[in-house]
Amino acid sequence: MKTALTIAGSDSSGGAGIQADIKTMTANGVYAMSAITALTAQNTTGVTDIVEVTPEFLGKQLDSIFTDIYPDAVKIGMVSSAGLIKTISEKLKFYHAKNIVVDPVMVSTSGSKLLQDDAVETLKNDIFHQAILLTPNIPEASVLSGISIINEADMIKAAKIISKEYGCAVLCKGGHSINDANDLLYYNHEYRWFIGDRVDNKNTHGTGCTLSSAIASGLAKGMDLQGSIEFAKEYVSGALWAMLDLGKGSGPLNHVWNVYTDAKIINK
Ligand SMILES: Nc1ncnc2c1ncn2[C@@H]1O[C@H](COP(=O)(O)OP(=O)(O)OP(=O)(O)O)[C@@H](O)[C@H]1O
Ligand SMILES: Cc1ncc(COP(=O)(O)O)c(N)n1
Repeated sequence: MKTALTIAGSDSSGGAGIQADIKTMTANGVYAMSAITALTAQNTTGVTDIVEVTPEFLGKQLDSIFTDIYPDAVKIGMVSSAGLIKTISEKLKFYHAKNIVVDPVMVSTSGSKLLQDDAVETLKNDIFHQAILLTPNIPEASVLSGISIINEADMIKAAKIISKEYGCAVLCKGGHSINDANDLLYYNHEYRWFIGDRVDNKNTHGTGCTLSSAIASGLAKGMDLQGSIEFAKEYVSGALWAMLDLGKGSGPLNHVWNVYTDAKIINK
């Protein structure tokens, strides 16, 4: 069985973060492991508190994982402070981690800040150059590129700036667009659109976490980058089409839509 590791924050409501990642990897046949950066007290309406682990404890989790069950791919999600980012950077280098997908989580759908301002530079300098792929959403791509993004041409421009700066592929996700859900991949002076029909579903908590961990699952199974993105996009679309409706706010996706027949409530 292929293996994948998520380094991210815990979402007590189970829709995003570590929980979304483990569900996604498991539903796609990959053995999932986790190194938890922080606990969030969170539900579909918002985040009420965050408790970080210490960099030392995060380092011990990573040592335990890499010295025993080596991950075929690594997904990095919420890492809120510079000390934790530095620990991840050192450990990933030390263990020669491969297939690293970074979702530069900055703000939750519900509006809470999940990355401290002074940690953005550390994330850029210490992590991005180790990644095979960065998956910013439109607001994150705007912060990372320094340009405002209002149309598809801007998405290409921003992804190109980020890709050139950090020498890795960049997938600018279009979930924050209004009319469609088209994601833009830029790498090696080339770009490609991954076209997605917009699903009319208000429950989109954890779409970004789910997409990046599905991409990591694809890479772990030996798919190439573009094949992994195609597969991940189909998986997220299916999980939105399944129309799970839980909680009072923006609810979670149905991560097992592709596994259980009785979970396939597809309204397509
Ligand atoms: N309503 C939708 N219909 C279809 N696809 C969607 C929809 N919303 C988001 N997506 C897709 O989900 C993936 C995540 O995109 P999005 O831009 O929402 O990321 P994000 O903002 O990081 O997510 P998160 O809500 O977890 O923070 C992308 O592939 C995007 O195209
Ligand atoms: C622990 C954790 N990680 C990531 C997100 C982002 O997901 P979303 O933007 O859907 O709230 C989150 N809310 N919580």
